[in-house]
Amino acid sequence: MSESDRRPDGRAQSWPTLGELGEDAVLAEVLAALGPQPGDVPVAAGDDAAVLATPSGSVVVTTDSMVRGLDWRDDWSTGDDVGQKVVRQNLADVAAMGAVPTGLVLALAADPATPMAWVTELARGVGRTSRAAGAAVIGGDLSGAPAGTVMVGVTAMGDLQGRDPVRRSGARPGDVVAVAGTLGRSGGGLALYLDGTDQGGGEAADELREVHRTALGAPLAAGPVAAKAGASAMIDVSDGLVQDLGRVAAASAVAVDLERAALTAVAAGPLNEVHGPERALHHVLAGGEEHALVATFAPVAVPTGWQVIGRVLDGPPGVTVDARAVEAAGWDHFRR
Ligand SMILES: Nc1ncnc2c1ncn2[C@@H]1O[C@H](COP(=O)(O)OP(=O)(O)OP(=O)(O)O)[C@@H](O)[C@H]1O
Ligand SMILES: Cc1ncc(C[n+]2csc(CCOP(=O)(O)O)c2C)c(N)n1
Ligand SMILES: [Mg+2]
Repeated sequence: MSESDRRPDGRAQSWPTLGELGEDAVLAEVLAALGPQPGDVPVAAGDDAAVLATPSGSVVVTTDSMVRGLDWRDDWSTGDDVGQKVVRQNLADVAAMGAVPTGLVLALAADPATPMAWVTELARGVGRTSRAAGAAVIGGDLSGAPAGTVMVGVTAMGDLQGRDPVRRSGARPGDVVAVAGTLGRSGGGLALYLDGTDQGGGEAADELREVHRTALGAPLAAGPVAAKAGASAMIDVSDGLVQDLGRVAAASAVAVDLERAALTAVAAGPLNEVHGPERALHHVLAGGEEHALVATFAPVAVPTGWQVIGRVLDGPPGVTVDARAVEAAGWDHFRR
């Protein structure tokens, strides 16, 4: 990079911007960066709306958006990181119903001063991550936004392959609670960023920060596996294990008791290494954005790849650890 490519503050030059290119050129660049799309798509991006096949006759639909400054920071995350994360957080909701992802649409509202390079990276992250999951990006929307604002919204679709959906309301006393994927790593990574530990701390810290930036490791294939095994209820962990399991408990009118020893085993590895056992357990219980899957099963039906962490009991809806109340407030977008 030559000196003329640098701004006075020393950061890489950020042109051309979306405003300099104009909407049609931005769209052409986004479509190129998304890359080839998998799956059965009768009408792909480019017309007024897309047409997506519905292999088993019903469509699972979910939407989730990310806002700059609240869901990511440009000094922590690249456009590619945001693209990966917004896809995984949407496909985790599809997986949490027991469905396989089929397609998604991508909405971007951005300040015209946003560098095209950031949006190209975003589209690359979206295209690569959804392609790896077998979902086609079939369309989207481009919009301007006030100075400083960037919002990325995804709506994802999935197919149940003829199975019943796995609801939050199906947990029954006598079931066990099991998790697929890791817990607490995203929260542990966010804690490092918030402490100003943006770099360093070795491989374990790098791993936590990467999980936070990208939701790498969201166990998308485990959703259909759980559904096939007869899971009675399922949710993805977006706001925190205790908070999200509380939603299952409320919807199912049951109590959930988690085993501290099992949660300690879940906290093993980089999370424990970086934060120590006590903070690690806190991140397992309260950390959001991991997009692990948590499901309830008859004790004999827990499939491979799922770790038992507790049980479902008859009782007032709520979540306890070793039969004790826990202080593990998760994320709330509006209450701070
Ligand atoms: N603005 C809204 N209008 C209608 N329904 C909504 C709205 N916001 C959320 N919902 C519905 O409320 C339910 C819970 O949504 P919520 O976003 O808390 O959980 P989620 O879909 O699992 O997402 P995440 O995994 O990101 O937490 C979902 O069924 C969702 O579709
Ligand atoms: C800059 C910055 N500050 C804080 C956070 C933490 N955060 C944002 S949304 C969320 C919960 C899931 O949301 P949703 O339910 O919408 O998927 C969490 C834990 C972040 N990612 N970036
Ligand atoms: Mg969810």
